[in-house]
Parts: sequence; structure tokens; C-alpha cells
Amino acid sequence: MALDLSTTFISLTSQRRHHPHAPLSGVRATVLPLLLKTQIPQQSLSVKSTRSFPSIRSFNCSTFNGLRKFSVAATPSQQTENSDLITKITQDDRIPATIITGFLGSGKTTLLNHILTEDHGKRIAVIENEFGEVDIDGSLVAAKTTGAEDIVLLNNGCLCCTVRGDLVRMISELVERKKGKFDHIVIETTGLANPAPIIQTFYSEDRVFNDVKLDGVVTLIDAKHAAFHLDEVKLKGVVNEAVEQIAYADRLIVNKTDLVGERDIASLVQRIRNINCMAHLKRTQYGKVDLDYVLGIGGFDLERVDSAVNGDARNEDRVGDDHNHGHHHHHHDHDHNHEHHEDHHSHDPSVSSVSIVCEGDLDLEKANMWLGTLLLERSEDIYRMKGLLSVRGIDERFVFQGVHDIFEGSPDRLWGPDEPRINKIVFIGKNLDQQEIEKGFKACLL
Ligand SMILES: Nc1nc2c(ncn2[C@@H]2O[C@H](COP(=O)(O)OP(=O)(O)OP(=O)(O)O)[C@@H](O)[C@H]2O)c(=O)[nH]1
Repeated sequence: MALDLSTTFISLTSQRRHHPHAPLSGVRATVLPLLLKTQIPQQSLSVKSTRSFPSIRSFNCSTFNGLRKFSVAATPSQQTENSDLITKITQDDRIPATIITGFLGSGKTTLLNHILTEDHGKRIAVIENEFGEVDIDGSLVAAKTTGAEDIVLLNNGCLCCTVRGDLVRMISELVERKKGKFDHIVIETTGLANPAPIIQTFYSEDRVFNDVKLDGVVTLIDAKHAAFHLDEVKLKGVVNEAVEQIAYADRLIVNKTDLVGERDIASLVQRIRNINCMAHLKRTQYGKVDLDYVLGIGGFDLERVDSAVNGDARNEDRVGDDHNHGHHHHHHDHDHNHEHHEDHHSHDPSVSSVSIVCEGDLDLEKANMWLGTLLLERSEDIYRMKGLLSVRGIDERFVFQGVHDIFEGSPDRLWGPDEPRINKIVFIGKNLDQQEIEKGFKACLL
């Protein structure tokens, strides 16, 4: 496919959204307004402003097969352009939302109950998605009488398909009716849900985006049964939810560790790390984690990108995760670490993490082109990415994060005078080729 990519970088053009009240601080300026011109239809670029920078929140990078199309949230086509406009810094007072995912029986409801019964002073609204006509857990009902401000049930299907519209409606109703009465939304998904469409809902639906921001994806993993589900062979084209749920996570909780021995846990953790080396990981029993491990984590905030891509210093909360990756040009081929299960082949052995840590300055235009092309061609395969870049001529660090074709990036704080300008990028996705990605990256270095 011939692409006519043209790039602009820091155009100091601010653009204002048609929702003047939309809080913007989490989605500040961008240095990578990629792909302004392409021959692909439906290409659109969303730009929003805060501070004196222009900003991208997301753009619709229609994948090359032309099948997937996400509308870009809160990005009207007719934006007013005003190059002198300096938008006020608005505090992001949107309500944070946490998605709890994890395979059937992994302990989602148990965690939810723990969250609701702990004394954290937060008023939490819960959206519960049960598959089919399954009754709500007795324990959840118990929770209802204790902690939750409101429990809404999405009861007739899988969040990832038909119910997505319901989710949007429910969130907006919650916000409309109860704004000010709760501080956090927790969405418990069915064990079979692929979290991607739910994540995308937060970006692609105005009604959600304006009032609610995605805080993080918490994935529970059943220490005893997870390996089996990870190994499950699916029909071609059918995703292995267990793998997907791990790939999208900001926080991983290996639960039910009372049921297995240390060796099994260690090998499971290793395996999980091969899929997602970015998320923080903890081992637990009965979902007992500190609440700040799961709530208020800012997993989708650009401000906190560096804590995800810094493998070392800030991982004190990786209690129990004795596996330190160091994040140095490593690439794990999922599947290499378990000798057993010869007759099982992982459904998709190629969901893995690739990370790059490399000192040096990037050429703006090349970096733009590289990331732009990568997203355009591979957005379907790239589940999550986060990065922190050093770009020549720019005094700030550039941070970005993305989920498939949703991309947001902005200049962050200034590089310190003695701080080594180190680029750090993590990709999680399918069929990622470490060497190819590294090559592409290195070609952008000056
Ligand atoms: N032994 C043990 N059992 C646990 C642990 N955590 C949860 N359980 C039990 O495992 C069962 C399933 O837990 P739930 O919290 O309902 O799991 P879930 O992920 O919500 O399950 P679904 O709604 O079916 O997807 C319950 O009987 C829990 O009491 C744990 O750490 N150890």
C-alpha cells in the first residue's frame, strides 16, 4: 500500500475541542502528530490543547485492511484553529475508572469485595458484567450492603461485543445521575472478555471520555489454572482471552498462590512476564493487595509513563516479583520457558514484550515517520505501548502511550542538566520482531 505520510511535529497550533469543559491535563501536548496526510480513508487526527502545546489524544489510524474503524473520541472534525490560543490548564477532574479482568474464577469478585470492604474512604460505583444469565455472586451482594455506592449490572452478554453500547449508556447515566456521589468506577468484566474494546470505549466515546478517564487495567491470574488457559489452542482467528488479558494489564495479580508451589508460581510469573514486561506484578491470596496498587494508578496517564518503562528504580511495589528484567533489549518468545505441555501449543505464541533502552537523541522527523508507519501498519498487533523519548532540539522528554490505534503523547518534564538522555520504549503485542523494531529505532538516532 502506498502511503503518503507527511509529518509535522511541534506545530504550535492549538486547537480547541467543542467541549470546553473537558478536562485535559491528562492528555497534553504532542510532539508526534503523525500521519497528517495519507491515502487511507477515514484517517483523522485528533488534536486537543492544554498549556501552550497542541496535543493529540488519539487518532484514527485505520488499519490497512480497512475493517477496523474506531471513531475518535471527542475529536470533532470541525475544530477551531487558533494559533495564539493558549488554553488554560484544566485540572483533570474526570472520574477514574478501573477495569478488573481475569479468567473465570481467578478471583475478580474476591478482589472487588476486598476493594469495597477496605477502609479507603473512596466511594465506588461498580459495573458488573456477568456472562449470560449467571446470578450475581452472593459475595457481591454482600458487598453491596457494605461498600459500594452503586452497583450496576450488565447482565446479558459479553462486554466486548453487544454490551459495549450498554456500557457507554450506563457510564453516562451513572455520571448524570450520581456525579459527585462517587469517586471511582470499577468495572468487573466477565472472565471471557477481551479488554481491548472496553479500553477503547474510554477513548472513542465522547460521552465517556468527557467525564471518565481510564485509570488502569487490573488482571487477575489464577496461579493454579492459568498455565492451562494460556496453553489452550483456539481456532484460527480466535483470541486466547487469557493471553490478551495479561497483555493489556497495568497491574498483574497472581492470585491463589496458596494452591501451588513456589516453582510453579515462578514459572508462571516468568511466562506472564514474557507476555507483559511492563505491568507491575504481585502475588496474592484472596486478592489481598494494597488498594493503591489497584486504584489511582494512572496506568493511562502520560505523566506516569516513565514508571512503566523504568524497569528498575520504581518497582518497589513488585513485591514478590523476584524476576527483574532490567529492560535491556530483551525479547522473550513466549513459550520458551516451560518444558511440559509438548502437545499443547499456545494459541498465539507470539504475544510478547519488546523493550528498547538506548541513550541518544532522535531525529524528530525520522522518529515521527518510524512510529507513524509502525502504527499505521501494525496497530492491530500492537496491544500496548509506552515510551519516553529524547528528541534532538527538544528540552523536554517526550512521553507517549497507546493501545492499538489510540495514541497519546506529549512533552513531559525537562531533561535534567546532568540526566542522561535515555530513550525507553516498551511494546506489547503480537508478532513483534525485536530486531526489526530495534533497527527501526536505531535508524532514527542521530
Ligand atoms: N484457595 C483460594 N481460593 C480463592 C482465592 N481467591 C479466590 N478464591 C476462591 O475462588 C473462587 C472464585 O473466586 P471469584 O472471586 O468468584 O472469581 P471470579 O474471577 O470473580 O470468578 P468468575 O465471576 O466466575 O469469573 C471463590 O470460591 C473464591 O473464594 C485464593 O487466593 N485462594
